[in-house]
Amino acid sequence: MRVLLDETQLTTGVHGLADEIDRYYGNQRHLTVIAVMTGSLVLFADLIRRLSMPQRVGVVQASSYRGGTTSGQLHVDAKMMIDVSGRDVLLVDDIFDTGKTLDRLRSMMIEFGANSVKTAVLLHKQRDHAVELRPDFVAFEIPDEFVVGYGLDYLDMYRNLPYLAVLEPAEIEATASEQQP
Ligand SMILES: O=P(O)(O)OC[C@H]1O[C@H](OP(=O)(O)OP(=O)(O)O)[C@H](O)[C@@H]1O
Ligand code: HPA
Repeated sequence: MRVLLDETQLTTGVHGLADEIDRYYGNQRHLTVIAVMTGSLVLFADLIRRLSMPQRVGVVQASSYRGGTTSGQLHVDAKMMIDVSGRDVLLVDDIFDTGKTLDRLRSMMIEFGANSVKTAVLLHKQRDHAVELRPDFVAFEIPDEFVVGYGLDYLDMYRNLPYLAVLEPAEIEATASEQQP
């Protein structure tokens, strides 16, 4: 495993991201902040506590990397989500890779009647994206490699790592065989 961003760098990046969002919205405007689960949970907990405005907080589940390192069919479960109708919504996710997840969720928020929708991510992968959307707020640009830690997983492992690391091909293989039921 090769560390890409250590704890100090992540903290600095998240603080910078919060400052940028604060500058955009100010500290008076009410914001509905939605965590894209599961990957954003560590970032989300750190980010919302740094934001200054009054917030309503909710979650939406989106999953498309079941069992692999490449994007597949996207499943969204919005049953647990709070009402976004007429609200200014900020979607928070860990990574923008193909972009399909945030693109779909942004459209859904608009369909649900959101007044405005912005997107914030910790990581923006430098690759060709599958959509025109680009995230509004980004903490880090990263190379096109499969990363884990700070919420990001492979086969639901590694989310608890306090740093962000590149998972080497041999580790991907080893984890896959270890995780066989
Ligand atoms: O830009 P994209 O190519 O759409 O990839 C980004 C999405 O992929 C990951 O979620 P995943 O589907 O792995 O589910 P998880 O959050 O439960 O890990 C990640 O947390 C983002 O939500
Ligand atoms: O690089 C990644 N790592 C973990 N999960 C992901 N989901 C999209 N890209 C990634």
